[in-house]
Amino acid sequence: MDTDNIVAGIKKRNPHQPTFYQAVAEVLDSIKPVLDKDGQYKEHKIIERLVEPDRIISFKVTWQDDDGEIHVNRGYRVQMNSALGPYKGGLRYDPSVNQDILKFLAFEQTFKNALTGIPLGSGKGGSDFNPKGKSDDEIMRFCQSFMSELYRYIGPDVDVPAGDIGVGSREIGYLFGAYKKLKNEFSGVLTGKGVNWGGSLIRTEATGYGLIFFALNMLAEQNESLKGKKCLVSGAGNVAQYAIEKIIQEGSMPVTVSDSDGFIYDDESINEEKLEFIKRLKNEQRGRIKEYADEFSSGEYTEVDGNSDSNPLWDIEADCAFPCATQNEVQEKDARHLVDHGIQLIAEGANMPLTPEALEVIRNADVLYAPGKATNAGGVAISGLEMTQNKMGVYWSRDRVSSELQEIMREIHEKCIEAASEYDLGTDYLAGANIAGFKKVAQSMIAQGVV
Ligand SMILES: NC(=O)C1=CN([C@@H]2O[C@H](COP(=O)(O)OP(=O)(O)OC[C@H]3O[C@@H](n4cnc5c(N)ncnc54)[C@H](OP(=O)(O)O)[C@@H]3O)[C@@H](O)[C@H]2O)C=CC1
Ligand SMILES: O=C(O)CCC(=O)C(=O)O
Repeated sequence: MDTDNIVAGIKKRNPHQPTFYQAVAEVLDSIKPVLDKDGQYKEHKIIERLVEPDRIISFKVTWQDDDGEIHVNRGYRVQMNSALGPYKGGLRYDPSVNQDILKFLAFEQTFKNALTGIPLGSGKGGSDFNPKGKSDDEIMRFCQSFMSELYRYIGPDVDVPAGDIGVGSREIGYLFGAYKKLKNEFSGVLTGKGVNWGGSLIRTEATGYGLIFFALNMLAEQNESLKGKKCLVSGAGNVAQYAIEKIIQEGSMPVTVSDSDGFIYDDESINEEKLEFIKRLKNEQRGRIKEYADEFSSGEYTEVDGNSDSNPLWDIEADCAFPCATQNEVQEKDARHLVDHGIQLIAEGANMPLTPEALEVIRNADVLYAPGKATNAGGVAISGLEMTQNKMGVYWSRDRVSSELQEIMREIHEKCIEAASEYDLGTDYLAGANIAGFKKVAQSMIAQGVV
């Protein structure tokens, strides 16, 4: 199958969406052997159908700040694919949000959700609203206005949003309250809810913990463990915090943490006490990561220029790297630094954190690498279990959800290995994840006819 022609067609039809093309090109490259071997996917126009969202909802969000000034933002929901279940995926609040970013994220979510083994379709949404520096009241008013439009298009059997960058438990609370009031309905319409009002235990921890469970499986495959290894982590939000927590629990050394202004290098390692400080700083005080260096003399702060072609965080010698901030945060130069320093494993907490050039450097080197759609799937998987608990009207114990998460991550790891080995690709986790996810969704689409 001529994938170059397909990408050219996508570009023509969707101008100015480079991040979306990047995500599509990466998947098409991986699944080429599947498309070449089995003509049914071409016959059923599966690629053309997969890259076209079922629908994109775009709406005005008007809100008032604490001084009474009126602001207008744009809200979106990309309902990508419903072959496997209701649309499912997070909401992002960040000034960079646009259709390009949300389509890339929703496209990735299609394959990720398929890998979880839970009946979940794919979607993503959000707004170009900047939550930084806003008061709780401003966040609440924004969330209420956002939901006053979104509520028409979502529902527990239709589309179940959750959090992502800039949308955490506070925002999910305000969004849920607004939906409940508008619909007069208490339902599992969102996940990541508080554990007293329909939330699942372990959902907060799930993405970061799941990432490290996946990495443990990768290392076990090589008869290795994480114990004593020096680990680079980027980000200081939900995914980074719980990746760091699990790394500490595994007896390993997380030595970095970052935000969009810069990073901390703590060569004595981040420990439980320091992590509690990070959680308070980021989740309650909503401060900047440089404050870590004022609190702990072992932490050295480096400011980072977001427009530079490299980030010195990735120029620190370590055994493992877990990028947990955002897309394209690891560039070609960074990848070369990691390889030159002998990095052994890179597992993605963020969605698509490597640029295509960085990915090529890593794939040509002797590095164990796995993509976010496999490694960060623990979050949406536990969201799926939150939906199940809501349907059943029950709460499962911490132990139960925790062991389900470990088992789901083990199974995703196995699916990647099995799919890669079916096409003689060894332990190519990128190919394995894309192939396994693709086949499941594509076969379901074929079974459901031309819809
Ligand atoms: N939450 C979840 O369950 C899941 C999240 N993910 C992915 O993980 C990543 C992190 O999400 P999450 O932890 O939830 O988000 P949070 O908003 O909790 O944290 C994001 C972190 O990344 C930093 N960051 C954001 N944008 C940039 C940037 N342009 N450059 C450098 N740093 C940046 C933020 O710093 P600052 O505060 O300065 O902006 C913050 O430290 C995203 O890619 C998300 O899509 C994937 C699966 C599930
Ligand atoms: O929990 C969810 O529904 C979504 C999580 C998410 O946004 C992601 O996996 O990228």
